[in-house]
Amino acid sequence: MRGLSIAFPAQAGSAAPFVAVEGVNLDVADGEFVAIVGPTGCGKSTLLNATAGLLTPATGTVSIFGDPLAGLNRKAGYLFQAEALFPWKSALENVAIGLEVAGTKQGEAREKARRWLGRVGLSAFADRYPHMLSGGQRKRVGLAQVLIRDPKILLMDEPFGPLDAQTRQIMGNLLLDLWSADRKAVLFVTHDLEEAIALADRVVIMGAGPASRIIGEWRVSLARPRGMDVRLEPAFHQLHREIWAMLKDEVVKGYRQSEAVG
Ligand SMILES: Nc1ncnc2c1ncn2[C@@H]1O[C@H](COP(=O)(O)OP(=O)(O)OP(=O)(O)O)[C@@H](O)[C@H]1O
Repeated sequence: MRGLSIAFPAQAGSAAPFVAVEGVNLDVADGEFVAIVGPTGCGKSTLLNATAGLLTPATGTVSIFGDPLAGLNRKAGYLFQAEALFPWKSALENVAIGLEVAGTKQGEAREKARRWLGRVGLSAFADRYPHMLSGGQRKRVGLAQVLIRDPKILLMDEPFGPLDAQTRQIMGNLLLDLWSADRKAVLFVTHDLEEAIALADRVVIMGAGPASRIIGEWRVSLARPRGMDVRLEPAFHQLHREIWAMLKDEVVKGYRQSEAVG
């Protein structure tokens, strides 16, 4: 992203467009895992949506492997907080559907989907419908549904947000296992600084909006593979303290902003 600004049309009571993010520069290397953290409403999802090609920049550019992005980003797979499973399809059918729509024969797509369900630990649940799975299991199906298409870039927006704290950690570790087997560039949006440090190579902090920008970034040099106990390491706590010293003021500003508008 180079000089990226995103504005939304003026709302009632305001003459000017609302500038959500302004002048954002961010490079993500091939195979790098970058987490974006910032206060509520600062524009994290907006940045991700611009990278997905769902929003057009007011100024600046998004380039994907060197080519300016025009239209939808077809190299990216997107995992949202909200679930995108079809309720009337089984876990297996949900994982296979993306390939089938793209033209893969049903038998081959389902064979691949079976392998992916195995990789996310759900071999025994292939025939279950989403309502017969736990929240964590549905997230696993969602991960397999995105990864089976082998996107070069993964865009993740609070993907484990609705899960309980322990399941979030387990899902984070599953994601790291899958990612380390086949490194993709990851942009992972979260408001949870611990989650960001535990997962990422680099943590990028956004300031409170409007016209939010990147105000800091830290390289996470904790060794990989990282297990659940990485959060207990002194180096983890040291980094958390450093980043939080900057983030906490922005979090307070962010809440004030959201109250002022709401
Ligand atoms: N379609 C839209 N029209 C107008 N304003 C919008 C639109 N989408 C987002 N915004 C505003 O842009 C700002 C950034 O929103 P965004 O959802 O990107 O923030 P966020 O950092 O992802 O927030 P959260 O952590 O609460 O999910 C907010 O002030 C939001 O109200």
